[in-house]
Amino acid sequence: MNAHPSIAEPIRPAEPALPEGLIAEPMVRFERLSKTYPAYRDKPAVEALKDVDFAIARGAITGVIGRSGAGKSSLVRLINGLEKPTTGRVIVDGRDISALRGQPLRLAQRSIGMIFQHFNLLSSRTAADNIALPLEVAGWSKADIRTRVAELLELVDIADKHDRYPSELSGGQKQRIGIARALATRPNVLLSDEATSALDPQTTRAILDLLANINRELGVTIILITHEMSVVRQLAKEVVVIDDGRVVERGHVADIFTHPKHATTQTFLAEVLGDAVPVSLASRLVQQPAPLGQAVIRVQVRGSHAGDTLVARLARELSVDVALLAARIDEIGGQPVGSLILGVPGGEAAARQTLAYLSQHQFAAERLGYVS
Ligand SMILES: Nc1ncnc2c1ncn2[C@@H]1O[C@H](COP(=O)(O)OP(=O)(O)OP(=O)(O)O)[C@@H](O)[C@H]1O
Repeated sequence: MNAHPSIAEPIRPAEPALPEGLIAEPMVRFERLSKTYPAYRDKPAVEALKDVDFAIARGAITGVIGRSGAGKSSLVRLINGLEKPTTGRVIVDGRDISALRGQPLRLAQRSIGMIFQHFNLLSSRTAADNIALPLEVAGWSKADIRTRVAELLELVDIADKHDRYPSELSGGQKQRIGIARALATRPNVLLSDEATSALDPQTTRAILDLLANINRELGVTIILITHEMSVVRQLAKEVVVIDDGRVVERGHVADIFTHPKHATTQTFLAEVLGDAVPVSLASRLVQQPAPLGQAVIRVQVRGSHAGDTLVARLARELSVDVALLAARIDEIGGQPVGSLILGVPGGEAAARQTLAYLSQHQFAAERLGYVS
């Protein structure tokens, strides 16, 4: 008899509602965590993580975004117990993983799946045998492994690649195998360390869709470590921005990216949205007002008080014939985010009046220059 339930069966039945006032134990909790790599030869000590203190809810998809060197990989290695904190603790599924060693640590690591940028598949093993690896390590019987691998290949939608070697597969297919292998032992947490960074945009979308399905159907908590805003935007509900080892912002993706406070968050947003100024307009911009020309004003649209009626309101309330020269509006977490580029005729006085109006109505705006 198969000792392991099928993936078709509900693996984790919906948790019963908690009595009022009780809060579910988060899946991962960082408590006053810091990590310093000691000085080595001529290299000084590096404080990779500083006073990191936040929690990741059960069943959530959380993006952890930061630039190169921000401390993301260190955070991953602390979650799966490959590194020990210098101070503080990491609690995973109620257990202090930072205090575990030897066999208890290896057992705890089985409930944390990992997927990687470069897939980390064994080239000498077929797709099926790569997926089987963690099950062999965990001591499953051959028959159970066969059944489970077949289920997992179905789950990641590459059942026909059972006997293929990694060299015969595309990047997306390799990552599907990586995902199947990571889920083999039914982890509670899936850590994705830049898992789509080596994939083209279309394959990235397909892999992120697969992760969303896995989260929905299996209830696995997913932590997406990335330097790409587009990944966070597509998949995560919560985001944690880290910069130079510190958490600088965190919250709902829509809130954080409609009102980014920290410069790093603003830069990530700008990478997705661009500056919204078309090349033809940029080439005509000058810094001196031109007679009969227009002042060019960029207005940021952030969140629900969208700029869709703004041009009409400016025209009506200020009696200025405002032109919409360009617009780039995207959607993040269901909220409009982007910029409008307005052309304001009527000289300096009209431009100032428009900027004052925008400021009064809580629109961030700046004058980019003038066009004749
Ligand atoms: N084993 C180590 N020994 C010494 N310093 C380290 C070690 N691992 C990381 N660091 C340093 O810690 C800091 C954070 O590195 P980390 O790899 O965690 O950042 P990251 O955000 O993952 O960056 P990347 O995306 O470039 O991998 C960096 O300054 C890095 O050089």
